[in-house]
Amino acid sequence: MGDLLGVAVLGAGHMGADHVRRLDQVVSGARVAAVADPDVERAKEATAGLDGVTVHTEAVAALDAPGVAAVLIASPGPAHEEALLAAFDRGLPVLCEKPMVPHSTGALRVVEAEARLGRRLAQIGFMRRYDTEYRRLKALLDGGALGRPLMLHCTHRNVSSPADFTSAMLIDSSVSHEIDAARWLLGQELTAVTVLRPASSAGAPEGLIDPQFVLFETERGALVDVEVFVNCGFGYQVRCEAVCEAGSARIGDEHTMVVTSGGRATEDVAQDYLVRFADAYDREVQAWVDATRRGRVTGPGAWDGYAASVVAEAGVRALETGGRVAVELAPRPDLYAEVSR
Ligand SMILES: NC(=O)c1ccc[n+]([C@@H]2O[C@H](COP(=O)([O-])OP(=O)(O)OC[C@H]3O[C@@H](n4cnc5c(N)ncnc54)[C@H](O)[C@@H]3O)[C@@H](O)[C@H]2O)c1
Ligand SMILES: O[C@H]1[C@H](O)[C@@H](O)[C@H](O)[C@@H](O)[C@H]1O
Repeated sequence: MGDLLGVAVLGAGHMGADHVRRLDQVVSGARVAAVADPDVERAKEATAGLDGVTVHTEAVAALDAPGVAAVLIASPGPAHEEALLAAFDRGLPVLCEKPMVPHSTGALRVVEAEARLGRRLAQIGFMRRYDTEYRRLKALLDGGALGRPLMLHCTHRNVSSPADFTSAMLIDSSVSHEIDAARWLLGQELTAVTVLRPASSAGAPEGLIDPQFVLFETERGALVDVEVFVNCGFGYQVRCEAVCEAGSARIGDEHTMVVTSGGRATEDVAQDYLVRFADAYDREVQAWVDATRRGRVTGPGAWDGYAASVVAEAGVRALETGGRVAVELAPRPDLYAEVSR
């Protein structure tokens, strides 16, 4: 056990429990050293059968537990800032689920704290950067064969949303993935947001504005549109089509077995992110463990988490006001001069 990276997992809900399983059974070079959740039963359930793990109700106690050398934050977004700052205080490398911090002022405090340390410690859980299809699209766009990208058309559908999901969370939780993916795929910052509201679905909980149509402008004149629909009822569907000057490329069409019988062709549609992005999560956490063991931080970082929070906040204001809202980023600290694109 000694040379394995001991990880404290904060939050043992859907994602946290899945990351505990991944660290224990899928990823090499790491072990779960501690798990914290105020709901202690969840922490116990997630760690059942694991050796050498301590269970805590306080996140900070898990950071100080024996054998902890790194932290995976999978608590709800509003708890992330405190956990990130506590990890920084202890010099612990962190993989933090998205959104890094849902509010831009808190996200900036995280960036500033890391900049004061003078070295990167945080990777943010934008796992689409590790998805095979997204990586192929990125390589194609970077290779230049299709020419300059003009537009991204994105679809983000969930079967249903958690009970506490708000209209703002369609943007700052769900669309945060498209915000990061667009910045990464295009290598450009997003500069303005407009949000349109189609009639809400009868399948959406009372009062939830669902679906929404979000339109981003970029610094070099591209447009990114996102249909986000988190109670569609019929499948977990994430698609992206890049339209460029010399061609287009589309990812995210269903790619499972197609069965043709009785004059009909049918295929299964993933029902949630744990299925659609299973490989991406595995590669993301393995890359984090490998880099951490080499004393490095790779992948999307705190600046990317901050930029996503600022853009999402502008999006929420656009949703509330019905207008076009400009994105204003703080000056980028030198630590992030090399953009992780
Ligand atoms: N990358 C992805 O595709 C993806 C998918 C789902 C969720 N997420 C993110 O993962 C995070 C967790 O989401 P979830 O769906 O697992 O939520 P969840 O509600 O299923 O689980 C959250 C857990 O955190 C616990 N918790 C609450 N406050 C805590 C604290 N201060 N410290 C430690 N634990 C605390 C809760 O008791 C709960 O068990 C969120 O940031 C969410 O946006 C990411
Ligand atoms: O927290 C989840 C997660 O980020 C999923 O990847 C996304 O599809 C959902 O919309 C969101 O609620």
